[in-house]
Amino acid sequence: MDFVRKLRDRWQQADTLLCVGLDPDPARFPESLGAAGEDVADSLFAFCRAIADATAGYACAFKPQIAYFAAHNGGEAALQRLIAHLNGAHPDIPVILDAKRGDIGSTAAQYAVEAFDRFGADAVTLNPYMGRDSAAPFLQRNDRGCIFLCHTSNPGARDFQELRVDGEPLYQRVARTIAGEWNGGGNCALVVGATFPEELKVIRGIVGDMPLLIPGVGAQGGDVEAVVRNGATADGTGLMINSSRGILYASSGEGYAEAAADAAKSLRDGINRFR
Ligand SMILES: O=c1ccn([C@@H]2O[C@H](COP(=O)(O)O)[C@@H](O)[C@H]2O)c(=O)[nH]1
Repeated sequence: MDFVRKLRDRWQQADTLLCVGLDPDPARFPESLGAAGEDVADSLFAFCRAIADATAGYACAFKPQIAYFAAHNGGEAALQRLIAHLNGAHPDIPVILDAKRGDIGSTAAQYAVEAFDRFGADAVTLNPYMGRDSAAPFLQRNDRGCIFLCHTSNPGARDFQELRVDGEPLYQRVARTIAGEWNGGGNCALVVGATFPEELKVIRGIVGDMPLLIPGVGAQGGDVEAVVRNGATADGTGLMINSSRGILYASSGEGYAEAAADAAKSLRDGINRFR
């Protein structure tokens, strides 16, 4: 099933807009998993599997961030193993590979194979800065999602993304171009930081019911109520509200998976309160 269909089904069936971010940092693992060393790849897999299995009931998507795997020897194999587990154990929950790819077309074609065929992700995050030809190898995979950076969550988002281009801020031009010209396959989505709720409102007005991936609640300080009020579609969906550290490290003790489940449930309920 294609990414957007799978996501819409999950929103409806599980009644959740929460995306569980999988950013495993061995320095923050409980002692039983080992902090680092020879078995780090096994620890990455075991930690993320436990978190994902515990939080699945509250998740509309999982989002492993590739940097947290690729930083370690054997980490990419652990990521491949993790996504295979997610696809097998939780087939109704889309997996977003957060890799922020973008390059000339021939290289982008390899990145598309990496994300969709090697790793088996349903969707991948992409940087649109290099333009349409850099996105084409991803866009033509109609069954997979292309989630483009639009207005990111970090303070430096303002440096370029709010510069005016022909009278409108660049992030609005990005939203308008992707919604109007790149989304012929119906497989596009955008990244919009929870830390910029007013900009989120403007973007929602431009893109209609396009799915939006919203990082930045919890550790980065984004406000859940403002996100839901400004970003949800008329039917109360349209958002994948990501939390990574706030769920992964809810506890550093042996009960970390149960603590993660409690944190996920609490955030899912907090989101639903405003829908
Ligand atoms: O604008 C962006 C785009 C991506 N991210 C990623 O989301 C998570 C956020 O983690 P938290 O621990 O919930 O803050 C992380 O993987 C980032 O790389 C983002 O934060 N902002």
